[in-house]
Amino acid sequence: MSDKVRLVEVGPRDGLQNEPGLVPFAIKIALVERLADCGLRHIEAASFVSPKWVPQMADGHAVLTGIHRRPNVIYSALTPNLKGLEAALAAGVDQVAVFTAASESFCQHNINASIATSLARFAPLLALAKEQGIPVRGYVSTVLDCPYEGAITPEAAAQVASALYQMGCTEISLGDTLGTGTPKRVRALLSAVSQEVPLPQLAVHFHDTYGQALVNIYAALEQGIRIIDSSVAGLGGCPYAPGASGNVATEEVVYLLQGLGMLTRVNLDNLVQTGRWISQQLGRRNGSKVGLAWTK
Ligand SMILES: CC(C)(COP(=O)([O-])OP(=O)([O-])OC[C@H]1O[C@@H](n2cnc3c(N)ncnc32)[C@H](O)[C@@H]1OP(=O)([O-])[O-])[C@@H](O)C(=O)NCCC(=O)NCCSC(=O)C[C@@](C)(O)CC(=O)[O-]
Repeated sequence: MSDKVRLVEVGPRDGLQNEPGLVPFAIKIALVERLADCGLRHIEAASFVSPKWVPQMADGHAVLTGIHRRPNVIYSALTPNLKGLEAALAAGVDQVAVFTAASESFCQHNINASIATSLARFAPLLALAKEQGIPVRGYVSTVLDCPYEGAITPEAAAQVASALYQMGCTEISLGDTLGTGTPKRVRALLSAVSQEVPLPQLAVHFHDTYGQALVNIYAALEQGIRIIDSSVAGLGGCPYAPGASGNVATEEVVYLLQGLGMLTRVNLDNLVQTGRWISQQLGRRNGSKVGLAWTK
């Protein structure tokens, strides 16, 4: 099994979608460019969702078309339906992500649809993406706990992950949306899901609400996971998961992985400066412990 880990930087999307105010697109573009300068090779840069639902992401076209694109970076976006994919394609996206949930109630609150309806909406999207040669990532939210239903079984999460994989998603990201998970439950989840989706196609997406994200990532690494989602400065939260804090900070994940010899090419010093810069731009406390402690 490979020792190398692939990071998916979700700060410009998952991070900024939850800011109370509208972040100017020039700042979003600068953030994406700075993250690419740090050596990050997959950046989720935008979302093509309804602006009535998430006004913070209404400028996806301006962001994606404004970036000075690097050939070795994947710029991706969230697309809940065919309309979203068409808009993302018009903006020149490299990859898209569909998103559903392991819990019916969260799915309803997040995308106004049942899990089955969400999957049905993805079918024409996946067909068009295939025709256009665009890979589609599938997110499963609330794989451990739901804010409305409580604990979710590993089997329920595995069933939704399996459906997305069978439909043609090239990679499935498992979202601990509330950040309540602990390693024992993460192991049980991954054991169940990896029976349905091959491990190299699985990513983990931890929020750090209870301070468990890094230890959960370590447990996932031990189980063979090699794709990790993270967000610079720990930006984020989810508008439909009350109380959820940001994603695990990319600085923390890079520090851990470099310590383990599993990631080399990201410049941590640049990343720390980028995390400090965006925290200052947003007028919020830096959510990265590494970002606060770094003195080099
Ligand atoms: C899915 C919908 C659109 C259904 O929303 P709906 O209201 O049921 O949709 P609709 O089809 O009835 O359309 C309503 C209006 O939205 C428009 N519309 C419809 N689709 C689009 C589109 N793609 N782009 C722009 N506009 C769109 C559509 O044209 C129409 O406009 P109107 O006629 O009223 O003027 C809505 O619920 C939505 O946009 N939800 C997005 C919620 C969201 O972005 N949540 C955060 C991302 S998920 C997340 O953060 C979790 C994750 C991935 O990080 C993992 C984890 O941590 O768990």
